[in-house]
Amino acid sequence: MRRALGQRAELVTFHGLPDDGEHLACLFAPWDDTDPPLVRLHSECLTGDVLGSTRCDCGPQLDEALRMLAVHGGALLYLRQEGRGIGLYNKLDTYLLQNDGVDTFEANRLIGRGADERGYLTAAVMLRTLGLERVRLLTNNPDKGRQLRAHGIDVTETLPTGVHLTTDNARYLAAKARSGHHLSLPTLDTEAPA
Ligand SMILES: Nc1nc2c(ncn2[C@@H]2O[C@H](COP(=O)(O)OP(=O)(O)OP(=O)(O)O)[C@@H](O)[C@H]2O)c(=O)[nH]1
Ligand SMILES: [Zn+2]
Repeated sequence: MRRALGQRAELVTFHGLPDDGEHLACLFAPWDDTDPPLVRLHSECLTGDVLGSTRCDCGPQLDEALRMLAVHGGALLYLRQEGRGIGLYNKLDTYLLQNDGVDTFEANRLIGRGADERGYLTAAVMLRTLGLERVRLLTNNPDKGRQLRAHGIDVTETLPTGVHLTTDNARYLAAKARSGHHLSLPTLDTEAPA
C-alpha cells in the first residue's frame, strides 16, 4: 500500500514478506533515469534514530540518507532489525557490558546472540516488489551489498556514507571498522609524548 509523505515522497507497506516484519519503504521522486536509483537499507535503531542517542552513528546516518534521497531521489528501506537483529531490550542489555569496556559485537556474543544477526533477503524482496532490481547502495557495510547480490539484486555501485565521528561514538565506530565496515577513522595517539 502506498501513502503520500509530503509532495515528493511516499511510504510503502508490504504484506507477506519472508520474515513477516513490518518493514517500510520510503520512496523519493524523481530519480535520475541515467543511473540506477540510490537505495539506503537502514536498520532500525530506536535510541539513535528517534531518541537522539550519541552512542552510535545511526541518527546522523539516517538524516544524511534522507537529505541525499530528497535531492537525488531513490528509496530508503527502514528495516525493523533493531540491535543488528537482537531486538531493543537485548541491545540495551549489551549497553551495560559495553559500559564495562566490551565492544558492541562481543557484547552480543556474551549475551548468547550472534554478533550481527541481520539478513537481507527481505530487503531484496522489497526491492524487487518495488521494481528496483538495479540499485546504487549507500552503505559502509560490505555485507549488505554481498547479501543483496546473492538474493538477485544488481548492486551496480556502493557509495559510502559520511563518517559521523564524535567522542561519544568513537569506540562504536572503531569496532565497526574492525568488523569490516569501510570506515576510515583517524588514529588516536594515546601514548604520552617522549
Ligand atoms: N547489538 C547492538 N546493536 C546496535 C548497537 N548500536 C547500534 N546498534 C544497531 O546497529 C544497527 C546499525 O548497524 P551499524 O553496524 O551501525 O551499521 P550498518 O547498518 O551495518 O552499516 P551502514 O550501512 O554503513 O550504516 C541498528 O540496528 C542499531 O539498532 C549496539 O551497541 N549493540
Ligand atoms: Zn544506533
